[in-house]
Amino acid sequence: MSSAPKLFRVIGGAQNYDWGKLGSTSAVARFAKLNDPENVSIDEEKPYAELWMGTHPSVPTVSAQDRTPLRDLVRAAPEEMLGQEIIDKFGSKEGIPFLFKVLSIRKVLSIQAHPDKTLARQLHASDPKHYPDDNHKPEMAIAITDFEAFCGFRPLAEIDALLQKIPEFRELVGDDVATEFHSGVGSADVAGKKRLLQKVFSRVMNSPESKFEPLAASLVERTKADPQLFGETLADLIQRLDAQFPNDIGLFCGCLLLNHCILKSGEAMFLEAKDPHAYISGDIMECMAASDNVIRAGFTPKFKDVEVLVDCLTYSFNPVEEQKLNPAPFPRATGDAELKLYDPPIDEFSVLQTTFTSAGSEKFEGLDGPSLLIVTEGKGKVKLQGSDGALDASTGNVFFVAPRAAIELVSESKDTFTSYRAFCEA
Ligand SMILES: NNC(=O)[C@@H](O)[C@H](O)[C@H](O)COP(=O)(O)O
Ligand SMILES: [Zn+2]
Repeated sequence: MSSAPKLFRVIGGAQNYDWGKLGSTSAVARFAKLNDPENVSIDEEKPYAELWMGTHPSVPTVSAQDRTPLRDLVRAAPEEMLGQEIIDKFGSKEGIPFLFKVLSIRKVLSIQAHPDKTLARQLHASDPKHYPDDNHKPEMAIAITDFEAFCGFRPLAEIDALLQKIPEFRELVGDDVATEFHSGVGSADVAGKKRLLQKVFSRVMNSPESKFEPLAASLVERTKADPQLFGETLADLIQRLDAQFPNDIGLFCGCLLLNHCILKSGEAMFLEAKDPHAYISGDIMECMAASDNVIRAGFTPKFKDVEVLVDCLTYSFNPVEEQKLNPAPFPRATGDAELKLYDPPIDEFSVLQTTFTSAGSEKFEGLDGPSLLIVTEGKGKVKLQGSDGALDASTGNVFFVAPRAAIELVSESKDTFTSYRAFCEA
């Protein structure tokens, strides 16, 4: 006899990091208010950066009915809430393997990477204050609005060209390393090229403020005096981020070393553990393995762990286009909606976008694991197939769906009704 409900509304928790959009300009604030109107009031001066949905203890998601933490509901009925296959595969009887978020970004996030499982265990054991769990944190971003980010190292020929033509960059890296990098860029030895890239990155990241701050100021002036040297987009990006973090090391390790990736709404990118990145602007859905381990090194007032970051990165280098993740069809549903499955090459999560452009319905087969669904646009209903009780499903509403629960989404919008559903299957 199942004690746990198979479909119910939940309330996520917000993180007010400084880089979030302010007040109701933030999708995080709007969704949080719409989903919990009696308890959420929006402070228009306050940044609302992230809306967390999951069972990570740092920000509990609770049931809308009586505000019981979702983690407690899972712990009380793990097989109904997770499914035995998920319990066997991930080894937990209280945690959903993924963490699902909405991010609404006003200022650039930190230049960061996330550890793999081995490094996460070491960091959590040695520094639990800065590394709150022992899990890896591969992640995927799906653009809700147009979105820009730094994502992975630029192709080496691009970095070499910038080293050759931008004096401040060459001075920060040093003639010796810049020359060695230039002579090695064309080699077929990938491991050797990664070592050269690490040398360049290490010189940048280990330079003292007394050295990089004046060089950063001179770099910004050069983008104004000679924008063609950088190209319009890069010159503008450096000036824009300098206005947010004046003379920051991120102007070198982000703007000059990392790919500047622009995603149109609906496009996505996947970040392996130990890939350097930083989100710059826009609203996104983000899904990740259930972790909050962030190794930071630039564009942030938070704790920076430069030595760990320089030491742990994979130093892979790919063109921007290779960083994007293309959606696939989702065959396990029938109805009137457009379905896009974002399915990265890791076990913890996939995300399904369901979009109606008018009234209609979509029936989904049950999934072999837990899922969390959020409505980001429009108005509709969600119900268990074959049941009478339909729940309001409008912008901001979030739902937990138990394994094998076959649901139906009904659009009541005469135009767009969009939802994102993060799920994990064994
Ligand atoms: N790439 N995105 C993420 O990893 C998010 O899930 C993290 O929560 C944010 O990066 C945290 O950024 P700050 O540490 O505040 O700079
Ligand atoms: Zn990240």
